Amino acid sequence: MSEVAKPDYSEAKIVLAMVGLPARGKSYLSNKLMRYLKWLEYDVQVFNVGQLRRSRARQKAQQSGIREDHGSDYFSHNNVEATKSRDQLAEDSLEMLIQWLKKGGNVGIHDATNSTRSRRAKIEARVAKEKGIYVIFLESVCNDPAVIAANVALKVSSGDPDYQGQPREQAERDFIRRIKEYEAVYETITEPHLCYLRITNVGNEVTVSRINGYLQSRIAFYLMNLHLKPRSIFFSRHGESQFNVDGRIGGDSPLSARGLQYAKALPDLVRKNIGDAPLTIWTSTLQRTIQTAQELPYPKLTWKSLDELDAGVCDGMTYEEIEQAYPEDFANRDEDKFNYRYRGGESYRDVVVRLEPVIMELERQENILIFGHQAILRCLYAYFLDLPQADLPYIKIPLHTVIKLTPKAYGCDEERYTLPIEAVDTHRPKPKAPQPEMPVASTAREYYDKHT
Ligand SMILES: O=P(O)(O)OC[C@H]1O[C@@](CO)(OP(=O)(O)O)[C@@H](O)[C@@H]1O
Repeated sequence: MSEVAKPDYSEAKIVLAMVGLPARGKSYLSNKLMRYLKWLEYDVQVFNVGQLRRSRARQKAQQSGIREDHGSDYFSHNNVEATKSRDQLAEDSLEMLIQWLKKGGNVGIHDATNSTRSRRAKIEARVAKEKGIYVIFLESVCNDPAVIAANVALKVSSGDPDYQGQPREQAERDFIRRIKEYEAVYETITEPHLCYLRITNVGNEVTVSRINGYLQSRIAFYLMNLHLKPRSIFFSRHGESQFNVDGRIGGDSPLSARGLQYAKALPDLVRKNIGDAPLTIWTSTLQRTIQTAQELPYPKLTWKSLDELDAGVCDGMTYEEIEQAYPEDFANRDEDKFNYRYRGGESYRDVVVRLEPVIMELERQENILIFGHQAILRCLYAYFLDLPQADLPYIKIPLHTVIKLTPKAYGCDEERYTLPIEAVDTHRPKPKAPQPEMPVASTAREYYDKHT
């Protein structure tokens, strides 16, 4: 089988240290960046200091019955004991991150406020002791009161253990006091020698300083393409194609009669969903997606990168014909569908690589509707839903169904609209691994014990 080697990222060892006041979207950026890099197969982990603080407080309460109060006073820099404890937490979290990198990780995200020059100097000094590990700082500045208020509301209403069981108003007041405690000592990044990015009001302004290295630059470029404007992302496969009806893969066949019906029914569904809001439509260069979009009165863009996974020598064949002609390949594909590359064609891994620029442009868009293909939409869907690579080639993307994703602070809300127009099911589930032979009981006694 033409094995597709996983890229060798072993040299990439980065500490990405967040900087920012509470409620400035640090965790939002940390998780979004982690999702993007994991989709590109980097080994990424977020080390959130707040979570470490809460888990230690939980352990202490379970062991000693003492429940620490992490109200706003705990975050006051005049509270010497609490400051010492918080510094220790940050140090321990960074230590775990560095050990994780040394065991093979690529990007460890140190999700903390790191709000003073002295705290950042400690991080720098610690990382400097490790050969081949680099630190970049990502400061998130937000001066939009509406965004801050939304983040505060999210914090106190998201079931955060810091405020569990507290009346909402009381929790909000406390969290706002906590922010003020940090504002009292906050120092924005001005250290001339630091490698850092500063994002001001995500999507509006990015400052980049001393960012070099391949992965650091990719991280910077990704962050420069983000925005927070509310928008919907719609995915739909083309309408049923003639090849779908015949059970053939690839090709460039036209829509079937039912596929054309689907195309005709779309304007009504889209208008009901998007109203008069602007919408951009993207298709592949294959006629089944272009035909599906033809009734929709919106600006359209055709992407070669959105063309279906290239099945190489198997293009135009049915799965049965492939199994006949290339039995070994057919078995190999089922064994490792993400890495299997068709002879003269592509693997899902290849498709993820060619879709990266599409993802980058997608992040910049507002309302968008993509008419894609089964393999293509699986890859895009996996990015937004942070799905593991092994599941990706088996995600269900049925025909005649519009999938609506609405990005939220942590992930996406999803709705699916299946139109009542029949279509074939092109989904091939992962074949069940042959069940291991049940061990035969070696003695009558064993059999008796097992079956009574
Ligand atoms: O990876 P698998 O499950 O074979 O799915 C990809 C196949 O899905 C198909 C349909 O069988 O995509 P689509 O019709 O959406 O263009 C084929 O063209 C493509 O080869």
